[in-house]
Amino acid sequence: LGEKVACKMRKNLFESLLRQDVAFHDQRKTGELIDRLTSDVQDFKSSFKLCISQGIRSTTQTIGCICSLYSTSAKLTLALAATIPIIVLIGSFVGVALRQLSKSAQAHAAEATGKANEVVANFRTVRAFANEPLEGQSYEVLIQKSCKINQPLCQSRLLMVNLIIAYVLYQLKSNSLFLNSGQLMSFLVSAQMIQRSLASLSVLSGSAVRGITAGSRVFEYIHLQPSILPPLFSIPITGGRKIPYHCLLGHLRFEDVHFTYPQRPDHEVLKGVTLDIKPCQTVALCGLSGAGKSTIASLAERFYDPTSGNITLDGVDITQLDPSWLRGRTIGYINQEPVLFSGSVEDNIRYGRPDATKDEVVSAAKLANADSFITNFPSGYATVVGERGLALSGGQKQRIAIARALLKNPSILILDEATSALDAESERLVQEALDRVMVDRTVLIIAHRLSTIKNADVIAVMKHGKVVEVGNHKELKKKGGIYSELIKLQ
Ligand SMILES: Nc1ncnc2c1ncn2[C@@H]1O[C@H](COP(=O)(O)OP(=O)(O)OP(=O)(O)O)[C@@H](O)[C@H]1O
Repeated sequence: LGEKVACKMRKNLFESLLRQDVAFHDQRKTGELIDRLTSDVQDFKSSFKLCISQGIRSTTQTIGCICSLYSTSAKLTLALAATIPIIVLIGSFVGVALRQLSKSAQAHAAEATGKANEVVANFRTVRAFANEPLEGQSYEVLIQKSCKINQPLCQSRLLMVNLIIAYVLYQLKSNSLFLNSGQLMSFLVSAQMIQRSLASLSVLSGSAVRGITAGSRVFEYIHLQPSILPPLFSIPITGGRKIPYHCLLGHLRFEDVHFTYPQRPDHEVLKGVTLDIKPCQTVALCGLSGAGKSTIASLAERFYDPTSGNITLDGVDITQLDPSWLRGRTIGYINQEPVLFSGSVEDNIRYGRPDATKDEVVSAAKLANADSFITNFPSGYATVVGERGLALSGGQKQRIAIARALLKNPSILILDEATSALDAESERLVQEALDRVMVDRTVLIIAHRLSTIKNADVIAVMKHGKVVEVGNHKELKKKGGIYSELIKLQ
């Protein structure tokens, strides 16, 4: 039962995490979420199993021995029983305090796991800055905090056990005069049995406290509905209209869009952006760092909803559209640091459309300039990509990501600085692939390097959350505004 419960909890929690909004994941550390999925479920399971198995044994033993005590000496047993409510009362007060302590210890342990996760995941950066001692120290500070809280927790559990032993011994000692030696022996054995059972129950209560707190941390997220956030930020994963493929033009329009990230409510990132991206047009966004370019891409993908204003696709507000259709079928998103999953190259490309055939995977790879290097690997498409794609070069990863995005044949392509992290040769190969796939699609390019967007149909220049200049390369250059200044700078 314990295993089944844990399995179900893990499944439900994982599904709930996948259901949450992007804003929810922005606000929490990966390690903390993984901690709930692993050690909290494990704690809950262990204590659940222990409470059931040992709990049943100790309870039946206690009940049996109480009957035995009663048959030996009813008087003495009643005297013993009279003091029990006091113990229960004290126990429940102590229990509340223990639960609070345990909760705070677990929160600190989760924080430490979050830290460890961050450091291990970004090990190269830590090594590159020679910050191993620093990270070691800050991890130690966090685990010390949890250790300091856990110590009194264990001590108080021990104290409870000792109190119970003392109580039983005291009762026996003060009442022994009423019994003959045989009865006393029998009473002692039964009482000792009760004492042991009660002691194990009190140890069990510590474990139950841990289990309940761990369980409450898990259930907190299982029952968390995206709708508990302000309605503005809760975005369902599925459900809504779909535009039939043959009617879809790919006309994306932003109308007076204002946006503030939920976790930074005092900082308005977009301040009335209006942008028209006509079907099959290539529109480039450029501007200073932090102007809000990537935020526009996130809004088009509907990772967040605008605070005010509308985003429409072929005239339909995207809040009316099925988000999974929008992300899964209509928009292909390629960013600067594509994430690949562990598995084969083929699995990674097929991630774009799990029902694609091998031929479709290969043609997407060909279109993305990836087929030649993949077939050069000894295992070809079955080559296993290391965790986070570390076994591949930046340019190779990028081309696999392009193939993955192309597999769904998206009508709209968003390229968020797709070539900016590459060297000249890789950039040429990736750019060649992109030029090929941009044909007959609506494309939104976000670029730092202006040389990559010279040929765009429309260039929109952003500054402090607003579109301040719109035109093509020639027009903007002639205008002598921010764009021409940026060109001079580069
Ligand atoms: N997830 C987030 N939560 C809170 N604030 C964010 C988040 N992402 C971006 N921001 C803030 O929003 C603003 C715009 O960021 P954005 O990434 O859209 O700019 P950008 O123009 O794409 O910059 P860059 O060219 O450097 O990538 C910045 O001030 C940034 O700090």
